[in-house]
Amino acid sequence: MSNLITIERHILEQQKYFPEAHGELTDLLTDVAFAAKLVRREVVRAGLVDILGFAGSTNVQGEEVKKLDLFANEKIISAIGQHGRFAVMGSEENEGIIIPPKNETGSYALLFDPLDGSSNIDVNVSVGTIFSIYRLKGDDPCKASINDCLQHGYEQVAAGYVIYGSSVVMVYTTGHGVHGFTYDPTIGEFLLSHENIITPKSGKYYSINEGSFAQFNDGTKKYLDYIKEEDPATNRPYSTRYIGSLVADFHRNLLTGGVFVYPPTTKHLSGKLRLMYEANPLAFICEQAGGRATDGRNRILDIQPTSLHQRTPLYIGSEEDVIIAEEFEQGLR
Ligand SMILES: O=P(O)(O)OC[C@H]1O[C@](O)(COP(=O)(O)O)[C@@H](O)[C@@H]1O
Ligand SMILES: [Mg+2]
Ligand SMILES: [Mg+2]
Repeated sequence: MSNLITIERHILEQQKYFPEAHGELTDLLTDVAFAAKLVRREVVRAGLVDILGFAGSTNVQGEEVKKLDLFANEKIISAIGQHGRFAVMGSEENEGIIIPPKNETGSYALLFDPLDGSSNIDVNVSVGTIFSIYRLKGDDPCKASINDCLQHGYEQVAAGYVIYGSSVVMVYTTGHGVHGFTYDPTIGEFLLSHENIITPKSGKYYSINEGSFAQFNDGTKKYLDYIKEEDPATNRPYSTRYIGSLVADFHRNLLTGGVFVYPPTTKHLSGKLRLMYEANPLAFICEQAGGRATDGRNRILDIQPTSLHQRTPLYIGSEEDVIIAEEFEQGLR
């Protein structure tokens, strides 16, 4: 595998799978990679520029917004919206849909979490950006609406994420495998570093915020007892790993094997994470890599969306590990 394949070149080669797209999907993904470079530029020098701390406002989720959340949001909307390829967008940081400046030519909808892992921004722990792309339902971009955003996850034409960590990595899928690219700042390019990622059928890590133990239901509590029991035959006990940035916890488990669980809690009865720009894109990637993603019962990609910011429980990662966690959630174990 040559390390000299840029993400733009790789995306171009994926075009063979989309003869009807006339290269537009290529341009879209290239726009996303460009926006990621702009966000990365601020993230890597966050302590030196006035981008740490709270912005003094709350978002539609009722969360206090960080300056970097707003910066990333603004950069993605302007860097991508200016090209007129998206007719409509949905962001974690905007209550309603966004109609980009030149949407009249767009044939796609973009949903995104501009900055994932906001609680880790100020303390130099990995954060990320997550995105999901759909083809418009109708032919007239000027009539693009929320309906073009609220499509089943299995309708995604592309999805991906960027991690801003010790290195900056962008991972994406168009439904033809999962591929990772590492940013080389000496040449300003994302270069192929992880081709055709396949996640192990089971792993050795479990990721869950045990600080919320008192809010968990019996199924989740029993699962935690099970995963910590001593039994070498089933690779137990698993080691706990919880960064608190979904994109980073997911990426680790994708490469090494393991399971991430954000269950329903008494505080978040339908889970905390958002279906449209967190669960759906990661579920598409996870399944493409041979993993599994459910809400404890249903396949994430089959969930019928009803609102832009709806939440869902999330059980995602290595297939066998996710199935075990589900069985406890369903009271089958
Ligand atoms: O602190 P908690 O309840 O474990 O929640 C952590 C989760 O919340 C998130 O930070 C939510 O995402 P945002 O940072 O984009 O709002 C996830 O990245 C992470 O997995
Ligand atoms: Mg997030
Ligand atoms: Mg976010």
